[in-house]
Amino acid sequence: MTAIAVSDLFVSRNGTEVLQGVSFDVEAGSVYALLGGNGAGKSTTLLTLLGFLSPDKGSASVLNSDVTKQTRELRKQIAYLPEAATLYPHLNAYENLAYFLDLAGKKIPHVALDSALDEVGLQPESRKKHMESYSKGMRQKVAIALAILRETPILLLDEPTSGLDPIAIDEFNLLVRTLAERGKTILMVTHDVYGACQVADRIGLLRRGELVGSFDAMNGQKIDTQVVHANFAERANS
Ligand SMILES: Nc1ncnc2c1ncn2[C@@H]1O[C@H](COP(=O)(O)OP(=O)(O)OP(=O)(O)O)[C@@H](O)[C@H]1O
Repeated sequence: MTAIAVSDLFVSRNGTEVLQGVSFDVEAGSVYALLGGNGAGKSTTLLTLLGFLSPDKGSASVLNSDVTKQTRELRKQIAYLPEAATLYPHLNAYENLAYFLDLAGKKIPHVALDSALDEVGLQPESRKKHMESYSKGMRQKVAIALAILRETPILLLDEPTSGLDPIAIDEFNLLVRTLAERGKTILMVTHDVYGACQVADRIGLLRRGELVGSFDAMNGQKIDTQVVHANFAERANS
């Protein structure tokens, strides 16, 4: 089943056409990595799926709902992690989770907060500390815990591993795979070819607003990263 469908999408920003006929599908329960250099249009694609930018032409749908009609129902299905997770620095992890879950109309028992934080691997001793003392990796974990607790089937991740150290990247990628195996559909945009190969089922290459290639990453297990890297470099620079 297709969870995210993007078809011949054209999107302009400030009068400049940024996306120029982008088409791709993301299968339910899979990880799709959209790779591309700076300014390729990766974030623009996510912002369009979130309904913040309107297509000039073409269409995009999430769970069969047109993204230009962002109903409350559709918003409930999508968790979005911007590059810098937007949580309150002066609240601790529990307080942040409780606050945002309350906004989402969910009352979740404390024990469930702990099991989500266990699942994402946030150390128990950090959970009562204000998040201003957290590293980026720790903030990402809380943001993913929030998505788990909101039970959104769709996750949109913008450069989720940029600025993380290699161990945190591996941990994050493992978590993304686990979530996909549990049925979540994940679209992540990234510059990180190696990470995309590790985590994605399918990879799309975006260059100056056009999708110039796509690969099956065979569940992130067997793909030859050097081949993708070479392809990416060649196509991104051509
Ligand atoms: N707020 C904005 N207003 C106008 N144009 C913008 C805005 N943000 C981005 N753009 C332009 O849209 C194009 C695509 O930007 P986008 O942020 O989607 O690229 P990206 O692939 O996510 O890049 P990066 O990897 O640098 O984040 C760029 O040419 C950029 O200058």
